[in-house]
Amino acid sequence: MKIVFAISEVEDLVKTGGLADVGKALPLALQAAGHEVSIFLPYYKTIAQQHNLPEACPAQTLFTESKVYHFTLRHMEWRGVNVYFVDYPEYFDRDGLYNSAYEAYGDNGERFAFFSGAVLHALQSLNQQPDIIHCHDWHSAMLPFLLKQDPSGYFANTKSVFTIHNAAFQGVHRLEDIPFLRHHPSILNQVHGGYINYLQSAIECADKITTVSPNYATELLTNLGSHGLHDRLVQRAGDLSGILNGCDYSQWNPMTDGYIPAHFNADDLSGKAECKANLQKRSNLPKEPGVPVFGMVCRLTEQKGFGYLVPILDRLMQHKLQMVIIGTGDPSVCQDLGEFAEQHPDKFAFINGFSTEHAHLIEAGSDFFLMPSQFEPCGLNQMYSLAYGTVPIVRGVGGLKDTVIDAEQNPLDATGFVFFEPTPDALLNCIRRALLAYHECSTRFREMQQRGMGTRFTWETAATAYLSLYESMHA
Ligand SMILES: Nc1ncnc2c1ncn2[C@@H]1O[C@H](COP(=O)(O)OP(=O)(O)O[C@H]2O[C@H](CO)[C@@H](O)[C@H](O)[C@H]2O)[C@@H](O)[C@H]1O
Repeated sequence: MKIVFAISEVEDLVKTGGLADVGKALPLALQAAGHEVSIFLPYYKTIAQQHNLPEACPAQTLFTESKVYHFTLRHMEWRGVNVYFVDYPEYFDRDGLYNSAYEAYGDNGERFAFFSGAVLHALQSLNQQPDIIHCHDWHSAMLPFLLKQDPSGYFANTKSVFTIHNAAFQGVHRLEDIPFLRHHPSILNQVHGGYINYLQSAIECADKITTVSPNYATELLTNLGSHGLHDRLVQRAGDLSGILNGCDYSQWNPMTDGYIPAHFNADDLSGKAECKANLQKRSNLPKEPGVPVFGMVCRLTEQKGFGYLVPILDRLMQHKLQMVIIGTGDPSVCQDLGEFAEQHPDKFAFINGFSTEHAHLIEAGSDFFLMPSQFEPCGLNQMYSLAYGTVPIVRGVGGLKDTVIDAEQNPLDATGFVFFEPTPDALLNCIRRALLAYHECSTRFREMQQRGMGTRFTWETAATAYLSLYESMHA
């Protein structure tokens, strides 16, 4: 099949979060399965600074009634996949992808509506008629609408798939602020009270909707878990499915990981002990092999459960443990964690930054990994943790519920610790259960680590599920 990805992040090229992991691994898995995949990305400043890319075709011009857009389409062959970049400096030559200093750019609606339209325009210039255009999150969420309303008939055999990686980010923008869509002849159906909700538009217009775990798909159909989109999602329930993300074991493998100081496997964890010592050293924590280290790597947002974690930090520090957190995001979470690190330099380290190398070291050197998320469409770090013998402590929501088996509920198959109540105390009790297992039952703890290391969530499995969905649309 000919498959096009319209996406805003691809790991190795540009990344702020988990979307990028999928933007890399899924196209590569589809390509490896024998299909022709191309990826369309905005030509962000960070990409332009690193790669001086040639033009893929003559200069592009896109007309709308409000504005004429002259843009360049650039091309790179990357791991056997054609990647095309929409180069429009006015919108993408900026320091941030979506925001500057945690404040969203005021014209994000216009920037990404244009990106979606530019992808369709560029496909015609390239003479490509894909079987599937696969869009991801609000950034390319207007593409299914534009595709459906395309008057040219050029895309008559092209179907759209829209994947929800995070339904909390919906992209709600005032029509008045979106020159690209303002005069579109069919736009008024998408406008409610003067605003367009991009995610809602994709839910209504895409041929199929997927999300990144079966459990999050179920949650999206409930009032509580749908982030306000319950009615629309229920209407499309027959076209909605959950396909679990995979773990890229070529990147996340403790036997080969190039970022960590020592390698290890399930039979010999001595290299993990070395990684732990190195992590403690780099985090300015005392080198104490018997003290459990709790790691966390994430965007600093409410979603990731800081509302449960921050209130119990004082009580946690009464236990014999260490904690290392790396993340960027919400300034108030940064401030809380930074102040706490200053007060507890022997037990708590906080790195306010984005570092892939450090993320790998935390995965390898920690004993436990914390993901107490409010909600979690899939979650990737719990899969990475399992692969590294780092026992995940998670809230049983979304994909976390699909991937971690709790020690108490299912002792024989256990791979981690799961709590459900959305409260700080529930998290504290869960961490205490984990501490007990670590200190008092080292055999059980070791078995849990080994079981996790043997668990496999492959991208091949995910790609097979996406392919059968794509094929069903052309049957
Ligand atoms: N400071 C930092 N330094 C280095 N690396 C960092 C980092 N902060 C985050 N990362 C990395 O970014 C990725 C985060 O992935 P997640 O799936 O946990 O989160 P995210 O919420 O961004 O993604 C959304 O999309 C993904 C993909 O579908 C879903 O799994 C998820 O549930 C959904 O919220 C991981 O690879 C992690 O290591």
